[in-house]
Amino acid sequence: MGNIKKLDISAYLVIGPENTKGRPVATIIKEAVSAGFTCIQIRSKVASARELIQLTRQAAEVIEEAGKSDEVALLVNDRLDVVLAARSQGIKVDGIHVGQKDIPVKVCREYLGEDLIIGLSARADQLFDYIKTEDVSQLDYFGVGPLHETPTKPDCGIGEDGKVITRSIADITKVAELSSIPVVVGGGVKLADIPTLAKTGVDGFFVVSAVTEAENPKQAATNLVNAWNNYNSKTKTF
Ligand SMILES: Cc1ncc(COP(=O)(O)OP(=O)(O)O)c(N)n1
Ligand SMILES: Cc1ncsc1CCOP(=O)(O)O
Ligand SMILES: [Mg+2]
Repeated sequence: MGNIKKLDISAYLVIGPENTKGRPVATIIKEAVSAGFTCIQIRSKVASARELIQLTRQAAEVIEEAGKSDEVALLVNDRLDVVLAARSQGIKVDGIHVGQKDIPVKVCREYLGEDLIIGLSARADQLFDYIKTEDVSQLDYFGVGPLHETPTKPDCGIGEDGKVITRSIADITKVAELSSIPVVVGGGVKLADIPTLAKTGVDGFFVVSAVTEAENPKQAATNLVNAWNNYNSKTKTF
């Protein structure tokens, strides 16, 4: 797992410059980490490779300043090239999150080696069969969603018929039971969802707007982490 002692995806922030209402990405990451967020993903569909490397550098710096480099994982969305470039510049980035249409997991693993983290978005359709049968040997966790339709990613959960499939709490509970690797759930997740989500047996929640668009991101992050910790009844170990 590289420098990360144990991957913790219980409170997972996904963030890019298009999500922050003009506020610096690094400031919001700093606030989320100090509130207890355990995993950070740099995700931007508009930033250039150089900008993504710079955002990753700043994120690694604020995690280090908080003294949490060996416990808070820093991942990059989609961009294997950015992960490799950042690492070659000495930036402490811990892995990548890819989806079904991105660079295949096998290729990511070849380039990143055994120790880095690779997360994969689960297929939207035939989710249960997929979770049961997919080869997870190269994977560290599944991202599953959306819990609700979300303007942050309107195409999240689109099935082959073009319709968005949202996930019920019963679906999520079943995914937690079926999966042999950790599961993190996101897509429209807000504070009010956390008590129910925390009891499903999944390993965590991921959010963008609940923190990045909040008037007070630090308070919003604190409330989410506290709610998760108060209601999480998970005892499953991997
Ligand atoms: C933790 C987590 N889960 C799912 C996603 C979605 O990834 P993907 O399906 O590749 O979509 P984009 O984020 O690339 O638009 C994620 N980013 N993080
Ligand atoms: C990146 C991503 N992947 C699946 S849904 C999503 C966006 C979630 O954003 P929000 O938490 O604002 O609904
Ligand atoms: Mg992707």
